[in-house]
Amino acid sequence: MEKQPRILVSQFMLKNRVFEVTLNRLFLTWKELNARKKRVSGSIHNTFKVGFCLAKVLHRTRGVTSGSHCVPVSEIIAVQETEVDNIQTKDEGKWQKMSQKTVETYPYAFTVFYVERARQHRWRCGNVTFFCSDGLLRQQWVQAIKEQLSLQTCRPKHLLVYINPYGGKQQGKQIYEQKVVQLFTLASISTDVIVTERANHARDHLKTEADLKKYDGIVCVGGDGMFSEVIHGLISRTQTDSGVDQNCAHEKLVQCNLRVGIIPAGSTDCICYATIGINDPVTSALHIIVGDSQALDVCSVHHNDTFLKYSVSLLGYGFYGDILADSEKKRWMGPARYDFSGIKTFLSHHYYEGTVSFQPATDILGNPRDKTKCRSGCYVCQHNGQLFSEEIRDESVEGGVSENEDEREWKVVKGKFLAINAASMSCACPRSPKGLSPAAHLADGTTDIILVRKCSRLNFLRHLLRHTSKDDQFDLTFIEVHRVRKFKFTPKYCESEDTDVKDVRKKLFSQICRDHPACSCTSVNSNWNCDGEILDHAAVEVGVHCQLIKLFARGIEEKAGV
Ligand SMILES: CCCCCCCCCCCCC/C=C/[C@@H](O)[C@H](COP(=O)(O)O)NC(=O)CCCCC
Ligand SMILES: Nc1ncnc2c1ncn2[C@@H]1O[C@H](COP(=O)(O)OP(=O)(O)O)[C@@H](O)[C@H]1O
Ligand SMILES: [Ca+2]
Repeated sequence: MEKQPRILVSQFMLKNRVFEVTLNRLFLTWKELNARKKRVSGSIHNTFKVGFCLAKVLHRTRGVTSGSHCVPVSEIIAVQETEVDNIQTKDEGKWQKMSQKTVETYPYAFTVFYVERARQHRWRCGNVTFFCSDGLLRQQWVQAIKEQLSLQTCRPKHLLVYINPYGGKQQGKQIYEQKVVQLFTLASISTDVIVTERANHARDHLKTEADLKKYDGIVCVGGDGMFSEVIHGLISRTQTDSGVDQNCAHEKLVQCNLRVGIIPAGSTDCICYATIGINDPVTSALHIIVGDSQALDVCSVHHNDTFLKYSVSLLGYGFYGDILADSEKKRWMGPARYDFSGIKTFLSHHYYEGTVSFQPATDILGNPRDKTKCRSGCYVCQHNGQLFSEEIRDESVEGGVSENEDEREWKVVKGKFLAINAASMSCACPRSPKGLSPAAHLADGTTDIILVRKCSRLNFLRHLLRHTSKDDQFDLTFIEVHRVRKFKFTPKYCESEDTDVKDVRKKLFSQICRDHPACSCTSVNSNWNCDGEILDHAAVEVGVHCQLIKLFARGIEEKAGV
């Protein structure tokens, strides 16, 4: 028989004062009662009212003081019975021991752990302990809250965790052990943990070995490079299991069911920052625990019908490719390597010649110059995602690429570029909280191509500085930005079959010196920076796969909290 839904209303002691505590399917609330009503009792109501915010109602009720709290059940982390002896409670910032009399009168207690919002999108694990005189009442409450938690079916119970011990400041293991383990234990999440022993360990394990049916999600502790490894393993595994050939650039990829969580411990942490609003391990762990889900677009990158890589954040040629290539030699510097190589690359001021062709995404909501930012529950992502899946359905009826797609106009831009960036999300990070493309969307099926044409150092600096201020970094004559679903890049100095970038360098050395007489230039082509990994080819074909993967995140929340 189905359990009767109900509201639980009881009075409990909290910080030596009496509170009325209410639990329904949506909220746990507690409000301080005034002196007249101080009598601790309990009652269970068999009625159930859905969808109203108790916090608002409580403020209008007689006998309520300002001390009123409301926590959504979806943000309760755990409930535990608490030993009353020696317990200390925090009141107005001071720790207070319960008086002996109170302990004797109210010997039963339970503690509820829940998500508390702090500054700048940070989440913390808050807790509240309620005291009462009746052991049965406590038991009823603990059971009722546990029952409500068991109804939160989106929450993971068993996770596969990969830790990169060498990412960022090499703190991955410590961060996981000191900040995450106790939260997962509190939330009754069990884990299988693998500390990686080499680059691509996690990718290969996911691709071929891991028994994915055992898990409700994957967690990676590291930076964007580590996340990239994990999604490569997961996407490849999903395609192999479904018989999809990743080498075919036009093949529709199969969506991955397992969500991935990122505990930030890297150098840039852009994916974490742009999907949660902060790179903070505790905040990320809490988003995993409450079972958040955020779909993410993935770009596939091909060279001559051979699959190279996937990208979810930045695909950058020129400036960001050169920074990455230089910084790889300075890994020992930790995250500071990017600042060092950034300055060096800026001063070298290389430009690269080539042709960018793209199909502008014209039938969608939003454009890269609008002021709409992608936020939790984004309407643009929902709308465009829907549009995309309808188009895919049409294609399957026709049995191939839809006519619409073929008919779409290709635009061609030829020139000398300091940078060619494709941002599939804002790429917000601590260095640039608004990111490379502030209006880009996490899950709209598009990427924003930013073309920075050859310009003076001063103008390029103006463009870069605007990433850190309110000024529009695209409002400059040498910048173009386009929202696209597909694009191609062909370097002027073409790579022939089986030739990699290094060979091209050698072959064209004389050309290089003519083009850059004043510098110690060594390369005619740049490298693509693909989420922090260097690609082997300069000529690429890129397509966006709408909402291919899911993260344990919810997008950046509109209000940053207190
Ligand atoms: C004079 C002030 C200039 C400020 C300009 C700041 C613009 C910064 C935008 C950075 C976008 C970063 C996009 C994400 C890239 C990562 O995938 C990649 C690898 O990260 P990780 O694995 O954590 O190491 N990071 C980079 O490529 C570093 C870019 C550094 C830019 C200075
Ligand atoms: N055990 C390991 N030893 C060396 N490299 C590793 C190991 N595990 C993962 N990696 C690689 O380290 C690179 C950087 O990792 P990441 O966690 O993104 O740190 P960072 O943000 O500092 O670049 C990734 O490309 C990943 O493949
Ligand atoms: Ca996107």
